Amino acid sequence: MSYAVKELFLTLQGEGAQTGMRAVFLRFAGCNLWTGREQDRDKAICKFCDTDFVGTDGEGGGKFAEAEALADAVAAMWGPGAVHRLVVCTGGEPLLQLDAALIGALHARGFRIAVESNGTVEAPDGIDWLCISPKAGAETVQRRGDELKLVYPQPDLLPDQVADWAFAHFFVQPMDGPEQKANIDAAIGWCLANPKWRLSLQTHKLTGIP
Ligand SMILES: C[S@@+](CC[C@H](N)C(=O)[O-])C[C@H]1O[C@@H](n2cnc3c(N)ncnc32)[C@H](O)[C@@H]1O
Ligand SMILES: Nc1nc2[nH]cc(C(=O)O)c2c(=O)[nH]1
Ligand code: SF4
Ligand SMILES: [Mg+2]
Repeated sequence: MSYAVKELFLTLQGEGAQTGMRAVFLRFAGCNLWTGREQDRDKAICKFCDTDFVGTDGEGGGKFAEAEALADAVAAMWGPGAVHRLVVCTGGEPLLQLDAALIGALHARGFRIAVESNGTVEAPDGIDWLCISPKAGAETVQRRGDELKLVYPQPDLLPDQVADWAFAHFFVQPMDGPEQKANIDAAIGWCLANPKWRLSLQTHKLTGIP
């Protein structure tokens, strides 16, 4: 199978329980909940996306014919150092493309594999850290993992609807956009009233790193 990659970059994980960790971000092209074109946003299932995942024209992006070649590009982006290797597979929707061959090739190069997924596709075996971010209007089939990260607020998907799913950590992440300030306040209010839930801020946006 070949892989369409929007971009590949080195940064710090900005969100969730692994915030602050050095990681190679592998952003796959394409998503099943939005075309990625602005003119389609209003009719998309997922309308609040903050990411350009269209095409393969970003830094380090491209079409990779083989898992080995893509894993080599991830390892080159990490650079020297055999320990603490972390790759975050995101997109777009990474589970449309991440397969056993790529999981094996990344593990063979010493990477711990984290995934950011919308949960509409069942996760393959071998993922080391699975973050699911469910979306109102889309059926979440993957209801277990390491962290659930609910973009907040989504009026048609309340935290209580997902709070009994099988995750180790539960986060609300304020929705970025025109109402960001109000959404941060609302998310703080939710966590103050509901101690099961933690606040995830998009710290890469605060610090200006990718
Ligand atoms: C761009 S998505 C890609 C991965 C996958 N498609 C998903 O939705 O989880 C990466 C993360 O950003 C979150 N996200 C997207 N748009 C956001 C926004 N406007 N505000 C806050 N988080 C957002 C998603 O919910 C997800 O947790
Ligand atoms: N620094 C940084 N952390 C992130 N965590 C999740 C991201 C994503 O877009 O999936 C993201 C991202 O785009 N940048
Ligand atoms: S599911 Fe993820 S990548 Fe797809 S449109 Fe929504 S936030 Fe963006
Ligand atoms: Mg992002």
